[in-house]
Amino acid sequence: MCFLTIWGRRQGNVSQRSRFSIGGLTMSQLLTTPPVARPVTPLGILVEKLENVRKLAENEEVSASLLNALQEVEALAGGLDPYLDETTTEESAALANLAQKTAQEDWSKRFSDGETVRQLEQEMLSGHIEGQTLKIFVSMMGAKRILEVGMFTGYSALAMAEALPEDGCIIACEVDQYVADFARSCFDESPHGSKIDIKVAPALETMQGLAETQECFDLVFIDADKGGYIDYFKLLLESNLLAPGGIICVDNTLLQGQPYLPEQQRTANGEAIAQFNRFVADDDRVEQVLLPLRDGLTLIRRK
Ligand SMILES: C[S@@+](CC[C@H](N)C(=O)[O-])C[C@H]1O[C@@H](n2cnc3c(N)ncnc32)[C@H](O)[C@@H]1O
Repeated sequence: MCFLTIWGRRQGNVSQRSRFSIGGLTMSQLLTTPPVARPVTPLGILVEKLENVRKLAENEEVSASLLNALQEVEALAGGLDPYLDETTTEESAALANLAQKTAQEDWSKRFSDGETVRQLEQEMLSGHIEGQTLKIFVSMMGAKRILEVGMFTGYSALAMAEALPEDGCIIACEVDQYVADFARSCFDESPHGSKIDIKVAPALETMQGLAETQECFDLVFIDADKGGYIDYFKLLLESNLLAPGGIICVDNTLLQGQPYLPEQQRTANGEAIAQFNRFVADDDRVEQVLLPLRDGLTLIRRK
C-alpha cells in the first residue's frame, strides 16, 4: 500500500528539507517508478469502490459499528490479490523485467505518434498470477505446441515458454508490429525466448493459414480483440487446430463484471464477452469452466 509523507513537514521545517516519499521511495526513485496500473478486474474494481464507500462513510460520520463493518469488508476484499501474489511462486527475472518495461512505456505517446495501430495500455498485460497459472497448465498437460491469440508485450507467451520443453514451441499472433518488436527484445533476454515464433498479422488470417498447413496445438490461449472471440473459437473447433485432448484458455471472460451486470452498463467489449460466454455455454461439442481468476479465465475442452 502507498502512503505519502513530506519529510520536511514531518520534521517541522518545510523549506529546509521538503522531500517527497511515497512508500519509502525518494523523488529520484519515484521518477523512475512506473505508473501504477488502474484496476481492471471485478475484484480490483470492487476494492476501489469499497474504499470510496468507506471514505464517504467517514465523511458522513456514520456510526462506529458501520464504519468498522465497512473496514472489515474492505480488508477482506483488498487483501486477496496481495496475498495471492505473496504465496504464488515468484516470477522469473525475465518476466519481472518485461512487466516493468511494459509499465514504463508511454503507450499513449506511441499511439499518438502513429507507432502502434491502436491505443494499447499496460493494463493489457496478464501478469504474475495468470502467467503462473498458464505455466502450470503447460506443465500439467505436458504441452509441446501452444497457440497464443493476442500477445501484447509477451508476458503470457514467455510465462508459458518457461514451462515448455526445449523442443516445445509457441506461435504467438499479434497484429501490432511495435509490440511484436518490443516483445522480441524482451524474449531475447530469456533462455526460453527462442521457443516463441511471433506472427504479425490479424490473428484470424494467421490461424486460417495454420489450419491449411495442418498445424495443431495442445493449448490455445485467446487474449486478443473481444469481438473476434467467437470466430477464433469456431475456427479452432471446426478445423484441426486443436489437438485431441487439447485445451482452449480464454482470457477476460468476466470483463470487469460486465457480462453479469445490467446490460445498459455494458461496453462493446462487455457485450462481445457476454455473447461469447453464451455461445460457448450453448455449444454441446465442448465442456467449460469460467474461473474467477483476475478478469476471468475460461477453460474449454472438446468432449
Ligand atoms: C490483452 S492484450 C494481450 C495480453 C497478453 N496475452 C499478455 O498476457 O500480456 C491483446 C493484444 O491483442 C492484440 N490484438 C488485438 N486484435 C488482434 C487481432 N485481430 N489479431 C492479432 N492480435 C490482435 C492487441 O494488439 C494486443 O496487443
